[in-house]
Amino acid sequence: MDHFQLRNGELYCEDVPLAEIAEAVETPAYIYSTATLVRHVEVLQSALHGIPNPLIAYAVKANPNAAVLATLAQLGLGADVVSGGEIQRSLAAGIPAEKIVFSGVGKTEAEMRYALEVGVFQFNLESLDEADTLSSVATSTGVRAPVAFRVNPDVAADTHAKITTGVAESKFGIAIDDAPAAYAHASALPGLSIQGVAVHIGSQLTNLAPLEQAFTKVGELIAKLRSEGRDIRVADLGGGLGVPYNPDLPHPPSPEDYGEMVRRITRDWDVRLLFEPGRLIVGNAGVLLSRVVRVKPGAAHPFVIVDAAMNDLMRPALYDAWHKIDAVRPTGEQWTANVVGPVCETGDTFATARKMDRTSAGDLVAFKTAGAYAAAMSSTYNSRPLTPEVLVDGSSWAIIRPRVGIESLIAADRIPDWLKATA
Ligand SMILES: Cc1ncc(COP(=O)(O)O)c(C=O)c1O
Ligand SMILES: N[C@@H](CCCC[NH3+])C(=O)O
Repeated sequence: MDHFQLRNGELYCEDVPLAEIAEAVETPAYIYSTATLVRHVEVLQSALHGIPNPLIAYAVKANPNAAVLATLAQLGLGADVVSGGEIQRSLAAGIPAEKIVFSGVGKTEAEMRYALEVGVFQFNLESLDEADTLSSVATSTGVRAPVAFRVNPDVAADTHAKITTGVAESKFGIAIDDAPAAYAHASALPGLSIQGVAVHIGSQLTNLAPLEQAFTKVGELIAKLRSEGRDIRVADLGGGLGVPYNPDLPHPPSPEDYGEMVRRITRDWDVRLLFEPGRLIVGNAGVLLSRVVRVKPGAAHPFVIVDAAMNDLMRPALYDAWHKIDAVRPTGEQWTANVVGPVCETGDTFATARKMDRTSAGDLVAFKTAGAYAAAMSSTYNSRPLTPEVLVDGSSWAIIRPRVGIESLIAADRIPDWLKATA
């Protein structure tokens, strides 16, 4: 069930007309649906039925908004984090430390110390150097760090190169063939307590085969590690399941199919399974609402210039990502247009030669499937304010992050005294 639907000729989020929010908050603005968040969690939980005590650690990077995190915390989700900041946000939103998994290739000593202090569930180590450093930080704090190694299974994930993480040449994890030696090394370190193994091969995966291949390799590794005396109790299968951005393309595999594959592959593993979904939970729970500033003639197609830009939603510029763009009050007339933002780069293009609802200056449009890696990746490029975020729940809505004006950014900058003197 899509909670962004046309009713009486205009687009609603749950029971709230998007135009009502645009009037009050102004555009651009991100709008999230609570009902969609809840539904996605329930769909995933039910797809994982039969798996004993799974830990679903939501990948905070996809959408770290405090209200989104609090909603997911109330549904019992944990967090997959990649920085001290994400640990702080998760705890503040009510996600207990024992449901937090700390991933990432560049954890600093300060971040390790903080994560040990709060008592996270697991550190996913990505190198021997990191294992050594974590061991000494833990020893100096008088604790043992619960760890897994993230292994790189060298599997092509069949997604955009910039979000593929499990091929041999990527920076992530340790080569799966080197894993037994890495575990032997870690087991001799006084500050570590080995508990698991982790894998994550990429994001927006639209095919289960590479995941199945990777999990099969992990299963073989678990058996080998156990035969060498390692205590493997947890297997972290990462995230990565894709969502449908373009309704005209084949849909990515359903959570049900994913769950079935996971049950089949992990049947004899005898571990606690951990999952790190990001996009699957939040992707379709959000839209970016924007207003057409003007329409300008173009050589091949008109340019629809909207008040959102690549700084607000950078996925099209960065990954050539496709987001559906719908008029909030469609007239029924379609045309082919280019949709661009006001930023001074040709890359500030959301769609080229797109067949879409015809719009004119002042009309509202919604960029669909903008709940994941959207507000999270926004910036103030071109001195544009940070876009506000709004959460809808039934017929109520609230601003969950206000527009961050450029004034506060100017105030945060400092002109050094020596420069002032010469000014
Ligand atoms: C280690 C790790 N876990 C989980 C995720 C979440 O991925 P997704 O949003 O595709 O589910 C990512 C991002 O690709 C990641 O790097
Ligand atoms: N930012 C990427 C996904 C990154 C996944 C992070 N591990 C996207 O929008 O598709």
